[in-house]
Amino acid sequence: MLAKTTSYSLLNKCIYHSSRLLLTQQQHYKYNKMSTNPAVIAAKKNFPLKKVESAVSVVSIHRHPFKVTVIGSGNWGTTIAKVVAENTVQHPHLFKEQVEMWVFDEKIPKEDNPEEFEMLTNIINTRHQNVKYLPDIDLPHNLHANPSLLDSVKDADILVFNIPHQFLSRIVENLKGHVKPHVRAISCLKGFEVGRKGVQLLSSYITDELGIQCGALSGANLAPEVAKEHWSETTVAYQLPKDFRGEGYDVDHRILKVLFHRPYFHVNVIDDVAGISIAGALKNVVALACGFVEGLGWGNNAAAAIQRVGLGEIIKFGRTFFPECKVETYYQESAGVADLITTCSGGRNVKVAKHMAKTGKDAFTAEKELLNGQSAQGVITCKEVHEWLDTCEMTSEFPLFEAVYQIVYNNVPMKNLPDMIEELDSFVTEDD
Ligand SMILES: NC(=O)c1ccc[n+]([C@@H]2O[C@H](COP(=O)([O-])OP(=O)(O)OC[C@H]3O[C@@H](n4cnc5c(N)ncnc54)[C@H](O)[C@@H]3O)[C@@H](O)[C@H]2O)c1
Ligand SMILES: O=P(O)(O)OC[C@H](O)CO
Repeated sequence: MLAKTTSYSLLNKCIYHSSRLLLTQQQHYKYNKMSTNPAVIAAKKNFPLKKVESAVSVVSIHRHPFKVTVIGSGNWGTTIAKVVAENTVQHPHLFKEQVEMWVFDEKIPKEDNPEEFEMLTNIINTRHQNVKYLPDIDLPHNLHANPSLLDSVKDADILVFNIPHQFLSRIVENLKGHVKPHVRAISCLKGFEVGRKGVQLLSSYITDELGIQCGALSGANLAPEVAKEHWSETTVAYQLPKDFRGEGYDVDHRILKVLFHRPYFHVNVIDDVAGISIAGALKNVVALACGFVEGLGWGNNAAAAIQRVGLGEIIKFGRTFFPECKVETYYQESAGVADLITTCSGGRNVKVAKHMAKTGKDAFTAEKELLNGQSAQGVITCKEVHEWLDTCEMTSEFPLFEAVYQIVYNNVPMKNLPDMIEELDSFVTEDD
């Protein structure tokens, strides 16, 4: 068959330069034979057909179901893999049914004999439950747990990143050179990358390091509630890449909606990747502060005050360092204020901070004691934010973020929080 083995430089130019000039196998065949279309005649003249050895083959742009891989299998990783696997079964014309889920594999003590162990991947693939990170939730049988990162991504068209963000750089490093060139990605992580390029969105980091287009998914989504199929909303943000290959051939907003939307998980797809990522990362820092005041027994008014100040700093951080983000995202989208509210009500960051307040233990001990291997991302994010603001000499402009950092890393007493974030009126002086 023509398509399997042959490719042409003109066709490649078409793929790269025009999302509208996509040729099906049949059109391509006709093109080679003869065409009366003036655009094709002109194109033939400018780009004479020339056989090339290795290039994007016709097969690769032919409409085919997308293969999806979820990278990560924690509390949220497994929940999102469940959502995605339920949708791939229902939409076989769009997605390959089997979803790979990369698992950072570990030994789990057997219930009947804790001296013996079983691998987590084996348990997921046979009992269809992630007993460690998402217990008591049945997973679809088309979700395949894979302990090999490279094997899990080898055929993927869509990568869904979903790991605690402190592990991202190592995973991305391992993936280099092992993903298909036109793979598209969505990051469900909440956090930043602070490094030689300054403060970066995790989706931008993935794009820069792997050379692939990456959007984000973020919302008011406590994983255990979504896993139990209690109704919630989320926001997906994605921008079409320059080399977009056309509707039906590439990932776009419609494909992402079908991939993530469930009757119990309502998805809104927008463009504002920066807005939803900033809100998702920074609400974890605010949640720590909320946990401190709750743990001190100060009640709802204090928690509301923290959230008010926190929202202001989130928006200011976005406007200062990511001017492309839209203010309305913070109040119109699930990824904005709704996520702040849910996290501060029942998230892991607030639990860890309350435990710190009640027991006097440090954040890392509290995390270990409460979360059974899960991560409270605010503990790392507040440090990253501090480092970045310090570099910019702007810590005093974000007093709540800075206070959280000082409490977590420098043992500043939590009861000082109100003083640390107080905005003194201009007519109140030190002497008063
Ligand atoms: N859990 C939630 O309710 C929730 C909801 C929305 C977004 N998020 C975000 O999603 C991201 C992933 O969170 P999660 O809840 O799935 O993870 P988690 O907190 O459950 O973390 C546990 C996962 O980390 C893995 N892990 C441990 N050590 C590792 C290592 N060295 N290398 C790679 N992986 C390792 C474990 O195998 C496990 O899969 C986070 O950024 C989080 O903020 C979480
Ligand atoms: O449990 P947390 O604090 O990590 O928050 C989970 C989600 O981000 C809430 O949307």
